[in-house]
Amino acid sequence: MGVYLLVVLGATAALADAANACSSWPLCHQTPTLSTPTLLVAWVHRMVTVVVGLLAVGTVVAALRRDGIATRVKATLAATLALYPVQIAIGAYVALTGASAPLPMAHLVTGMGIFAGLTLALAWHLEPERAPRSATTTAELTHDDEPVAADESGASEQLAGVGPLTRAKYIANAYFRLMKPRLMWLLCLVASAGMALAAGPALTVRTVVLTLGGGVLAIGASGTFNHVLEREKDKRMDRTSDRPIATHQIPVRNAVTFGLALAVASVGVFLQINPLAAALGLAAILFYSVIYTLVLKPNTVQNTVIGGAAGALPALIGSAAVTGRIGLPGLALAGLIFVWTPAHFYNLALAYKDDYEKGGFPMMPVVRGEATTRKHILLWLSATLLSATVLASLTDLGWLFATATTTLGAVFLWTVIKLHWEQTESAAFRAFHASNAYLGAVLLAVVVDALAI
Ligand code: HEM
Ligand SMILES: CC(C)=CCC/C(C)=C/CC/C(C)=C/COP(=O)(O)OP(=O)(O)O
Repeated sequence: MGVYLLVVLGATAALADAANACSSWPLCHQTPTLSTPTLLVAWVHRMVTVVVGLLAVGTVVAALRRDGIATRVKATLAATLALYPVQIAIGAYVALTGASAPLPMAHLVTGMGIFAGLTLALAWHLEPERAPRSATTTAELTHDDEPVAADESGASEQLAGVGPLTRAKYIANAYFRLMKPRLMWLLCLVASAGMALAAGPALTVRTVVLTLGGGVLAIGASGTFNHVLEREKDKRMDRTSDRPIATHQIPVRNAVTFGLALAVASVGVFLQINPLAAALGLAAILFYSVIYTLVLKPNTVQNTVIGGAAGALPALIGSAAVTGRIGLPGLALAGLIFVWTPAHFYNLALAYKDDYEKGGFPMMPVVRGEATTRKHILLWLSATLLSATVLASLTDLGWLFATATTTLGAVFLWTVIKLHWEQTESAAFRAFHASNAYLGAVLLAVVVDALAI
């Protein structure tokens, strides 16, 4: 995380053109103060370089001297450490000569390479960790916090003898659950970040309302079709066996009509913005409902990686809603969500491994095992953190974004390392919630940074 902080500080320094503010080396020509923020960023970047460099040397020396460390881990650490003086030399050259591209880009890429090397070595080192370090309790399988549903008899039996108002509320709640409301806040935040990056302070209330309204309807349609298409498998899994269609609370025909109505309404709302937003919204509904739910999820272990495109689409919708085209910031944001998705979902796949096996889904832990899944979570997390710096570098995001991605990134990384040590369901749930906290904080920082700073 020290190296990651350096990469983020470096990206911030580059965006703030700190090289001009501190063109002497190794120290700056004047002492930085809070009233010289650019000079301060350059100065802090250099001080952190020294501290992190010492930590990196200590880490590699400890690894090379310790028994039981795999050769590939030692080799990767040594090669990564060898890059460190090269990185310092490039940085010094840029600072002293004010060199323009491609050297600053080489400096950013080398920094990312050092981070990637360290996290790869970490993933390989943690992978063989067989016995859990602490026998913490295996967690509860937290079901959806949704009301206990009716049994096979469906709504009619359950509602026998209750008043019309209670009946209406019960059925309305069942339809609401079809829309997968618990996912909406983060998916809407993705679309909001896409809009904010594209428009900045010029963002209009109309665009926000129409985009989020259309998005909520699209997610509702997707969730409804997902419930319809998975109703038989939902019955076989503990986590989903209480869902409205699996328990016959809502007839399939009614759910299909509901989903179609939501889909039509969604496209109608998006068309009030522009055709591209409507096309992307329809594509998202079709991709998630058909490609992911019907084709990918039941058939391939890569269902989550490829399916991640579903969640990335709201970023493109937000960008397209503002500019009428898909811009580079929107694509970079979509890329961030894409690589974040496996680091998000694989934790649940671990926690619900037996459940998914019962459902017959080829999820990563079922097909490749838990250790491989944990390794993939760490590697996708590393890719997520690097994607966040790519996004910052392409969109001149500032200190708020830098703070969010480094602090919540550190928390997320720590929960994933604890998951390797503990190997329990509660550790998996903790990492899952950390994934949502990380993305939520980073997206909120993007919105605030783009609109208000
Ligand atoms: C292929 C992609 C994805 C898969 C397979 C996946 C899987 C899941 C599953 C199985 C749940 C638990 C749902 C439940 O038990 O009710 C869940 C919850 C959630 N997902 Fe994902 N997800 C994916 C992508 C996304 C994306 C792109 C986002 C948002 C950007 C997202 C945000 C959430 C949120 C906010 C929750 C609810 C967390 C909570 O209950 O506190 N997911 N996800
Ligand atoms: C704008 C728009 C329509 C975007 C679509 C994006 C979208 C709905 C992403 C959610 C992805 C998700 C939660 C998949 C879980 O489905 P699952 O079937 O694996 O989860 P389950 O097992 O809980 O049903």
